[in-house]
Amino acid sequence: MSAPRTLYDKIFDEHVVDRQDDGTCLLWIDRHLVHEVTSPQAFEGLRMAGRKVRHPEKTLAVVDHNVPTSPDRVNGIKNEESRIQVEALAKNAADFGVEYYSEKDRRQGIVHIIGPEQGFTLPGMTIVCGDSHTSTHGAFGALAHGIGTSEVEHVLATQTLIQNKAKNMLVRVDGQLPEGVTAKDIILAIIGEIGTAGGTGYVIEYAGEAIRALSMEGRMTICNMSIEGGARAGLIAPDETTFAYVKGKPRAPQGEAWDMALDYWKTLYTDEGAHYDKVVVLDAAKLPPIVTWGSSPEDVTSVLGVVPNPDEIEDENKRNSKKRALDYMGLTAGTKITDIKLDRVFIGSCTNGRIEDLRAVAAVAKGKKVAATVNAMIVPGSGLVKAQAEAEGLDKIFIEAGFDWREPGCSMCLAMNDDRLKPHERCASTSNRNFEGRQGFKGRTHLVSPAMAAAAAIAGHFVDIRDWH
Ligand SMILES: CC(C)[C@H](C(=O)O)[C@@H](O)C(=O)O
Ligand code: SF4
Repeated sequence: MSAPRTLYDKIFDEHVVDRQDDGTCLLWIDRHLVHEVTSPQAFEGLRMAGRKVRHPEKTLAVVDHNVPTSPDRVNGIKNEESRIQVEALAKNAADFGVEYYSEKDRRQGIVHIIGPEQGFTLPGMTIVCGDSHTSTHGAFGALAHGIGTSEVEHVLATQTLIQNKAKNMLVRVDGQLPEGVTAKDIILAIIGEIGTAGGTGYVIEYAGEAIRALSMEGRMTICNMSIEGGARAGLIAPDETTFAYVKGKPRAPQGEAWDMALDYWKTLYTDEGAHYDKVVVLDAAKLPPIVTWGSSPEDVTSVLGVVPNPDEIEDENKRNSKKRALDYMGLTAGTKITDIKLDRVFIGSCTNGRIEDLRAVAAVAKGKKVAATVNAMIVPGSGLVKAQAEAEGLDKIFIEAGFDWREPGCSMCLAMNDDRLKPHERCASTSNRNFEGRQGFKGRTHLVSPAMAAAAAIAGHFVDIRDWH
């Protein structure tokens, strides 16, 4: 009998092409997603070396970061820098024979949303993209992580990647989530617990009753933010929920190939007795809706909490950095979270821009009005999410409530397109990063779940979604 292995060990072993004595491995890559920001030099490198893309059929390109989200984008992108990046990807994809979803394609959307939608993302695969939130795809029981631009070139040219094995971490979330508390609150609580460096050197496997109970959308939200916890990747063993989601997707296996794939996918779990280098356990039943107060995703508190007092922190460096965060955020220690007023609300991103997220927003917003003091936008994660939302009539609920209903893209998750905060504007955001300037120069970001963001838009300040009616 071979030694018990974790899910990560299994997928890694299955993809090793070569292993050096020092442990450096060459890994086979099953899927490569490409977006406009991190790919131009990689394609240029191939061009200069006279190389081809080794496996164009395992590569899929899409524009997301730079695309405007206003409907007139079909008439051309006005911002020159954005237009150049978008045109470069279109040309590179055409020149190298890679399938490409332009801003005019209804399948276009955020790279981490379109992969799963197309069945391009499948269990057991190694998946890479020049983007840190590639960890999202781990929700399918895939080994998925971000790579740098030189690695993008390497994968384009060879369909392999040089990798060292990471350590194994288990994050087990026991029990059941209370009403109103979501996957986003779980992952924010985990990052609050382990810190933004807590996962450094690890691949995290999420398990436990609360994780098993999540939909694929919820699992993607969790795996998405593994990177904010410092981990190389995050993954969840595939199960009936996973298989049901994947079945029938455009690129998923069919017929006999499906049956064979399913047999393999059912072997993708951590063996009894396998070793984890670190274990973290959380009780879902005790989790409140969470709001970040600072400029790091680990700066979390309950919606019923107050802005913490940095003077109480012993470590001097940490104390100073949290003081600076409060200053940047324009907040005073002791302020109740529910007293914090918002100027903007952003609902979208690869963390929370999927159909289930939009349904949660609609449930909160139905028959209500966005506060007069708030500018709130909803950006579907993809054209297919947008079409589904419109088929369900969610767009009408949003528009009647006073939300701005946009075209798909990364949008105000990061200020690389026209959607951005003005200096000192305060935003409740369903995205994953609240760094200084992330959503615009001097903009102030509070990370929350979609339902919490929707309720804040309507109330004009944070409210406890558990009291919403
Ligand atoms: C632009 C891209 C390289 C970047 C990433 O890697 O994550 C972006 O997607 C982000 O979320 O900050
Ligand atoms: S939505 Fe945000 S986090 Fe996701 S890929 Fe785009 S910029 Fe990065």
